[in-house]
Amino acid sequence: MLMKHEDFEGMFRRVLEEGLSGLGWTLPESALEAMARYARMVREWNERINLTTLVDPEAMAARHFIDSLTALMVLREPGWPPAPAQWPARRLADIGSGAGFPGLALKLAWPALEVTLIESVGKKARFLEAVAQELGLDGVTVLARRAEEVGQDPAHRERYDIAIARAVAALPVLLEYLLPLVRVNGMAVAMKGAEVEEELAAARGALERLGGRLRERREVAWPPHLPPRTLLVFEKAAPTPAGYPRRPGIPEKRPLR
Ligand SMILES: C[S@@+](CC[C@H](N)C(=O)[O-])C[C@H]1O[C@@H](n2cnc3c(N)ncnc32)[C@H](O)[C@@H]1O
Repeated sequence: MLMKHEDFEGMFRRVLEEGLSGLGWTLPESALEAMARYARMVREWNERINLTTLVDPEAMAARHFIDSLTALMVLREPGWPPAPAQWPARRLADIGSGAGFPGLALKLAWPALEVTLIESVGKKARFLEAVAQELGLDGVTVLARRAEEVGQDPAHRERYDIAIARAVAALPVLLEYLLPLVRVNGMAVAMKGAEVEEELAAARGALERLGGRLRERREVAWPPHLPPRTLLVFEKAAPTPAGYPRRPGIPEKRPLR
């Protein structure tokens, strides 16, 4: 049984606002309202299609929205004001977007962001389109395709300032999805757990082959009741060779070493 709208919205808003103040981000009321409507849609659609295991309002606010918004810490460029609503346009690709995290949450906080959500499961992609339509969002493109195909499509290859992903694949595989989409000097962000040493060591060969370089690892310990996470930020130092990404399924089957 779903709880009443008022209860859901009240709890969701409380955790969302606490989480944002801890991060130091101020969002306009319209963005908070849009996030609550979006969270409600996740909960409703989740009755029919499998979007997420987290549907209670506190978990949704903390683990989906606040966690997604922690990426703003590494996306903010020098000289930009503290309010993401005032940041200039950038092009961002979110790979394996699922129910839209982090891509759609970032879009709601940073309206000038142009977002491409890449999600190979058709039903999830239809959900993402429905959210963009319901909230009247401009600058959101949904691709129901595999990252490996999109990375070889000239309309998308090396066209993004930022490529980002959360909970999609091990780092060597993920870098083969992310880096081909990023322009030279752009950045790839992998949202990972606390233990990244082994993954980073395993990804050394992939980074070299794909033209990437580790720029920053930012530990995230907010909200305090969640396990710590790490934002791994890579810069694209050189163009990615034409053969990458390899055919769908190959990066996962034979990760670069
Ligand atoms: C565990 S979910 C994570 C969803 C979301 N990023 C989040 O953190 O809540 C992984 C998603 O990535 C998608 N996915 C996995 N590999 C993909 C690929 N190669 N291309 C596009 N989507 C992919 C899956 O369909 C799934 O929806």
